[in-house]
Parts: sequence; C-alpha cells; structure tokens
Amino acid sequence: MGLLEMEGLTKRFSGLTAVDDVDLTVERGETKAIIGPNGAGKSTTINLVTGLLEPTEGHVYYDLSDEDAADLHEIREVPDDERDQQQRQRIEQLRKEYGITGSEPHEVVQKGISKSFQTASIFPGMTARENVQMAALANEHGSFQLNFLRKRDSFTEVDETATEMLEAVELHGSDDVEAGSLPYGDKRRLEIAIALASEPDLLFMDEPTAGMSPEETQSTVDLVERLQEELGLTIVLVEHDMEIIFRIADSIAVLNRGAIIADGTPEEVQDNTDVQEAYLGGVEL
Ligand SMILES: Nc1ncnc2c1ncn2[C@@H]1O[C@H](COP(=O)(O)OP(=O)(O)OP(=O)(O)O)[C@@H](O)[C@H]1O
Repeated sequence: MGLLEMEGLTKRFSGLTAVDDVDLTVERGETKAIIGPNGAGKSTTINLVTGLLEPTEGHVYYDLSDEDAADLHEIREVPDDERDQQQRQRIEQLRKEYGITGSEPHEVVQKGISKSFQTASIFPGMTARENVQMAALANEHGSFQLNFLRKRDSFTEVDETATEMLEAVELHGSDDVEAGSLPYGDKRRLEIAIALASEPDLLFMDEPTAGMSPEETQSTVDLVERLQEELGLTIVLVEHDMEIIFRIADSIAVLNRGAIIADGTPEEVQDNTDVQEAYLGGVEL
C-alpha cells in the first residue's frame, strides 16, 4: 500500500492550473517515475509534497497503515460533494493523523521525505564529508529538539551517518576532497548523499542523470538501484531519459497539462495511446 498518497492535489498560479486534481499513490519500496512534456506540472507536484509550495486544493498523506490507505482509496473514488457524513468524518480523521499538506519543508524532511535536486545544495569550499556532516547535523538538531531528554553523543552519530551515506554513494575515497573540485558526476553523487543524510524513507530525485556522461549515467542508474535495495528507499524520480526510466522504474505516472493521464507499469504506460499522443505527438515510445 501507499507510503505517499495525493488526493485531489491542485495548484493554480493566477489563471493557470499547473497541477489539476491529481490522485497519486507511491507504493512503499518502489521506484516511481513521473514523466510528461515540459510544463506538465512535474516539478510543481513535487514542490507541493516537499512543502516548497502550498496546494490550492487537495491533500497529501504520508506513511498510512494498509487499512487506512485502503479506506482513503475507497473514499477518494467518491467526489467531494457526494461523500456521506461517515466518509467525511473518516477523511478528516485520516487528514489529522497522516496529513502533511502545507507543511514547512523542514517538517517534511523530519517526517522522512528528502529530495536531491539539480540546484546545488553543495558548499564548494567544504570537503565532501563536511557537506554531508552539515546536512546530518541539521537533521540531528531537529530531532534533538524533539527528543531533548534523550542523551546522545551527537557528533559521533552525525559522523557515522556521514560515513554511511558517503559509502552508499561510493564517495568515501574522496571524503576529504573539497566539494568544489570534485568531477561533475561526483558532485551529483554528493548531492544524493546530502539528501540521504536526513535518513529518509522517501527520496525525490529531479533528473538525476542530467548532464552526465554515459559512464556517469550508468553508475548513477546502478546507484539508484542499490539505494532502493540496500537502504530500502522509496524513490520518486522526474526524468526525461526514457531509456533510464524503463530500466529503473517499477511504475510510471504520466502528467499532461497538470493532470494524470496514465499510471501503471512501464509496459502499460508504453502501450497507452493517450500517452503516445500527448507525450510524443503520436511517436511510439
Ligand atoms: N511559481 C510559478 N508561477 C507561475 N507559474 C508557474 C510557477 N511555477 C510553475 N509555473 C507554471 O506551471 C506549469 C507547470 O510547471 P512545472 O515546472 O511544474 O512543469 P514541469 O513538468 O516540471 O516542466 P519541465 O519538464 O519543463 O521542468 C508551467 O506552465 C509553468 O510555467
């Protein structure tokens, strides 16, 4: 069942509906790709989940139990104004318990959702290790505030997390190198390690292979697969490269003009004529 659920998610920018009534489920442990033409609403959808934007309408739920997710799915099928009293009460209860709609970005990170975006989060003058330590420390600080009675050796934990994440992205050999002088592919890996420093369950990746050489692309694809297997991560990625998507995605959601026009396995999406029409103007995927 879904780790992340969107219900009727909508974002309007003055006259333009960038995200239009999106119902979407991200299953626990899967790698889900969100694809669609330029301007389809992919980034906006992610920004609505990660707290950078507030939805105009709709809700986001995180980490539901199977039973509660099943209830949500059932109620989600019924239009808002046709829901009976019991369904309304139930959905209010689910929103209270699992809703992350309109949360601040740092609150979303604390819940276990992180993102690795192209826009660099790296401090170039600091070493790779210091960069990951900083990110881990920010997370530790948040949890320290929440658990202020718990005694812990903060720095050791932060350093252990940094080591683990640098190893996960295979940068442990370069941990003392200044981040600014790392090769491009390694910088992108470091960004992933920084996103992992908050020890998320769900990781958003925005075009993780953009601008990479074929070798760097291959090793990033391997890395994404390994992260999913070894850290048990759920991954949502926005990616334009179809070859990569079909290699690593368990499921694909297709957005067009803000609306979901297909959501299924790569094979299902590939055979969908609406997708072929909307996405590539009739050219076969
Ligand atoms: N802050 C904003 N204010 C006004 N319009 C916006 C804003 N952000 C996005 N839009 C518009 O919303 C629509 C969806 O944009 P979005 O960036 O989500 O698309 P996308 O699918 O991520 O596109 P791309 O593949 O080009 O990155 C576009 O028409 C865009 O111009």
